[in-house]
Amino acid sequence: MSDLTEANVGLIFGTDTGNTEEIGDKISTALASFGVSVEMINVSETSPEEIEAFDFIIMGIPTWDFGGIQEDWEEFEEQILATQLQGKTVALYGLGDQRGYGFYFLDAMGWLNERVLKAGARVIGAWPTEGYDFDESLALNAERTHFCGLGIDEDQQFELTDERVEQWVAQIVTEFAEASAA
Ligand SMILES: Cc1cc2nc3c(=O)[nH]c(=O)nc-3n(C[C@H](O)[C@H](O)[C@H](O)COP(=O)(O)O)c2cc1C
Repeated sequence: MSDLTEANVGLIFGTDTGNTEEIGDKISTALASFGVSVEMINVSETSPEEIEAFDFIIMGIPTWDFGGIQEDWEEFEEQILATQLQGKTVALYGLGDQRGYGFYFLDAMGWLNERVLKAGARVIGAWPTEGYDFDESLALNAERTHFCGLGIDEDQQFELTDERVEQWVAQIVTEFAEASAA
């Protein structure tokens, strides 16, 4: 499976106020322009078996309440750890507010990254921190140059969202092909 157009692609999201679903729609639309169709599923309505049936899985999560995990994802923690993700490629996106919660920016995406790695996934789609202004984040790599997935801030930088989504989707299409060829 080297080409996303032939892959079974799922997008699993959790949301409290709808933003993460809306960004999931934008990601799906952008992927459609590459000929990739995506099945979008709310995490509150899925299971490990359903996730395991996908070749490529995109997961979206917002951070709530000072570094807290969106509640449907938090309830799904045991299941995500029990999902057989060996040989699967995963890409993450997170929503947060870098000014309102600058010491906890996108923390929940970092939480999810740790768990999908534990479940055996290969994670692609790391995204540069350039252009964001925050103090701390659990979604950073050791060098603090990249987030573990796409960071979206609908509260402070909504005007950058469409461009970020477009660039990131092009990036994950390429990285999926590279990861599959490796
Ligand atoms: C009470 C409250 C707490 C929040 N806590 C955080 C936080 O700790 N870190 C962060 O990056 N964003 C935080 N946010 C911002 C949300 O993640 C952001 O608004 C996101 O777009 C919500 O996504 P959703 O509509 O999918 O639930 C918080 C927002 C509110 C209103």
